[in-house]
Amino acid sequence: MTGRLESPDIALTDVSVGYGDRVVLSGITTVLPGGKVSVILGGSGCGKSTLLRNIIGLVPIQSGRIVLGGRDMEHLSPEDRLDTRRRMGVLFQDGALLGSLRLGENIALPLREHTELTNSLIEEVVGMKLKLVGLADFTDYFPSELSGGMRKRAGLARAMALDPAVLLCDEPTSGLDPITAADMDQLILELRTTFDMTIVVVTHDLQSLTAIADHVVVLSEGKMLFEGSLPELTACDDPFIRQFLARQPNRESRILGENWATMIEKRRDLSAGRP
Ligand SMILES: Nc1ncnc2c1ncn2[C@@H]1O[C@H](COP(=O)(O)OP(=O)(O)OP(=O)(O)O)[C@@H](O)[C@H]1O
Repeated sequence: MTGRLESPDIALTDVSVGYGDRVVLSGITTVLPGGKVSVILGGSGCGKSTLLRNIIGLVPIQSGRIVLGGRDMEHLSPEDRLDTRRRMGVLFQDGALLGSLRLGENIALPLREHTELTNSLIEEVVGMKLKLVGLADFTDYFPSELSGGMRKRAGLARAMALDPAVLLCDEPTSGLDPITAADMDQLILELRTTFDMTIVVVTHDLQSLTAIADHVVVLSEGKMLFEGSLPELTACDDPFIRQFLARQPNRESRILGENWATMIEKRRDLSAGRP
């Protein structure tokens, strides 16, 4: 077995990812630090989920190297590949729960597939994982009987089933109301703090970014535009990053007849009761 997987760094060196001949991202070189939350940020369709799928190993990278805790993902023995895969928990955008199974059975699936635990132990672990995400009372519910936020938390419980060293989350707060989204952010931070996991979150939720990011990677136009800390991101003067963080549209409206930034400033004043 090569490389330890305790809070592993994920090192990407000159990585290109895409589909068939089509390159979606190229020249990605960064280290997603172990035991920290890295946020991958970028506009819709820039390749965030694609990069995540490549880090997980669901799709092979086109070129470059991904090294996780000292293990080169392209050159693993079948045994190490399976072991590495087991140590990565993934929260997919929609929670990816099986609709025909109750929540408890959904969480039990990876345990049945990858461990030799007895049924009673599996039940115990499932109970612990559901408690971790605040769903202890919902073991017998079907996914369709849960709200979107609950389904995301259930997806997180399933991602945590095998006590992963790495947790990868694809847009964990998308479609959630602000309070439920904050709950999810808090849960991610609690998991990092409690289990010292390496966490990678793909998002374009700016509030979530501020709440959880230790390390930020910004993707744009097929490249990595930025990597660094949150204060470094905030201080960055790249025009795309400034526009992204300020949430400004691409064009000025001729119909509204007012500059976007001025209009937003006025609306802020209005909502704050300023004349
Ligand atoms: N399975 C696939 N086969 C071929 N092309 C794909 C596939 N999945 C995604 N793409 C393409 O790859 C590009 C990047 O998509 P991706 O889903 O990674 O972007 P994203 O940044 O996660 O977008 P969003 O924020 O909207 O979810 C898009 O042009 C998309 O059409």
